[in-house]
Amino acid sequence: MTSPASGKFMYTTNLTLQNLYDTTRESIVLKELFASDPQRFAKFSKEYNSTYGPPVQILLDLSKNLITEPVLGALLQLVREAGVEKVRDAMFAGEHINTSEDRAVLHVALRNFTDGGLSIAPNEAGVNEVDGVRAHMKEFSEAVRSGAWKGYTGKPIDTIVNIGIGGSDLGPVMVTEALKPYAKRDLKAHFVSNIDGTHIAETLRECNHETTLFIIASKTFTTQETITNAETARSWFLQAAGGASAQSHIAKHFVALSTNTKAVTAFGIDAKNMFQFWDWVGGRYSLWSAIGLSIALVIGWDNFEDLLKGAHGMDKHFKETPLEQNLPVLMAAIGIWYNDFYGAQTLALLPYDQYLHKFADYFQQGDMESNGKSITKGGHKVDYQTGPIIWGASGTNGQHSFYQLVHQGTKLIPTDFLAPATTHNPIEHSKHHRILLSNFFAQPEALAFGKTEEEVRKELGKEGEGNEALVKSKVFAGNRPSTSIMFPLLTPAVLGALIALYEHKIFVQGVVWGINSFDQMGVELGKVLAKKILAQLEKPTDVVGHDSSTTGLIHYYQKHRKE
Ligand SMILES: O=P(O)(O)OC[C@H]1O[C@@H](O)[C@H](O)[C@@H](O)[C@@H]1O
Repeated sequence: MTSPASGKFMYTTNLTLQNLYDTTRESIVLKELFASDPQRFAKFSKEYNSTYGPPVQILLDLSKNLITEPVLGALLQLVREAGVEKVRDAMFAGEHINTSEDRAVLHVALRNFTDGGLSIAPNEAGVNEVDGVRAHMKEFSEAVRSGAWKGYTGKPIDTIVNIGIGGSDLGPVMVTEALKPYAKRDLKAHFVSNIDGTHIAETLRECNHETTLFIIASKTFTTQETITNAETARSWFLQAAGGASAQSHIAKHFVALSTNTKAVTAFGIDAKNMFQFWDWVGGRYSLWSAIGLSIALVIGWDNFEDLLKGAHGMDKHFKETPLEQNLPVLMAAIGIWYNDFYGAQTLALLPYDQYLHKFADYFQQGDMESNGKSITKGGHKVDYQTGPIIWGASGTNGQHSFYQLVHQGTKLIPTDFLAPATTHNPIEHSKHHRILLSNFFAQPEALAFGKTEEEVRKELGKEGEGNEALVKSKVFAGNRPSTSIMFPLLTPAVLGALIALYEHKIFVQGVVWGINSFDQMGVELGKVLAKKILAQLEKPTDVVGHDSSTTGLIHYYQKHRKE
């Protein structure tokens, strides 16, 4: 048998799984599986308890998935056969598993603490500088939060503006939203990402230049959106602070988070106001690095460190736990079952926690930029499905929009439901939370067990008689899969562990599919074309080298634009 190195999804276990799918799919009916096995929840749910850092408990209930013990056994065999354990250990050891860019993949080193016991790639350049950058971030964030760090007129900072995009934006946005209960409420935080001038313009309207700190977050420090927005912020600041003579005040109001010291200093930011990270930190894995500075500013250093420690606990679990008990491995295995055997196209992330309202947005980049690939590491075109489309919204909002399709549409939509047992806002004696959770429990139940025609007829009584269309439209076929994830409370450490859980799930799937989860060549072509087009926008005669559609669209813009 060949492996994905040839572009064929053909491990030996693949045949076993295909056979299981072909011969047992009809009998994988959740209603029957639960009825015939009172132990199903006990068998297919796992409790994670951190062995490192602040206490983290996570309950992962996989029992409402379309799996049986033989299926899960075979899926784990597939993971084993694909060599996931070896590649996982290679990642922790700092081997250059990002082969196309010849880089190590060491975001795990950013949340390693010397007593963590994982001895992560101590020899990779930069790994022994992690502690130093953390100390710098701690010192700086504490100075800003305490008011010791002053703006150029001697006033303390009351507003921060993180300017970044993609991985230099989504992580800080998602985490600061998720951990709002821990936020310093009198420090306003804005995140500017879009090149659309509206984003920076609306943000600057809310800022006082004397009390605002701009954090320019860019791994490469060449990203068009970020640099353009940063230049605009700098001009706005200089103008408000008295023109060119205010240049020296920039040091009090601009800091940079980057791997590119040369570009940072060329921009005018003092190297001592730069927080370093390294090329082995992928953008979508960078919230643990200096990119997390805005998080540390908002929630404070100790909470930021708890976030890292929660993730580190999950790293230990991923590295040290047998596959059968390994949460990220189990989630990855089940995702592969739907993706490659059932033909599911998507995965919906549905957190029943308003604080996690950016969770799906965050993992759209995390998952889709990692595993949205169709060429293997060996350079072959795959003949199987790779990464799913990630989408979702926080409960219960989604219930009133797209759940119709999830319950009764023609597509199979695997779903992950997430919820905390306790809310940070127990208003009305937690009445809201009880209602929220009743929905969190009900939706997976409804998806799994549905409602039969017989039940509908009984319920409708006379109304249903002679109205077959009504009866049929109220039937829920059921057998729609879901995973439920619960935790006691959304703390920084729990959030860290949850993010790391998903990161490692993505990792495992990427290894099984034989792709490089750590480059993102697919984002380049559009950027290059945009640069070429930017130079052609002035006059219709400049517009050359395009198809008639693109040319027509640019001509329309040229005709109708107003400066
Ligand atoms: O941090 P940088 O270098 O500005 O990059 C921002 C983003 O740029 C995008 O082009 C990449 O696809 C993302 O992976 C990255 O996070």
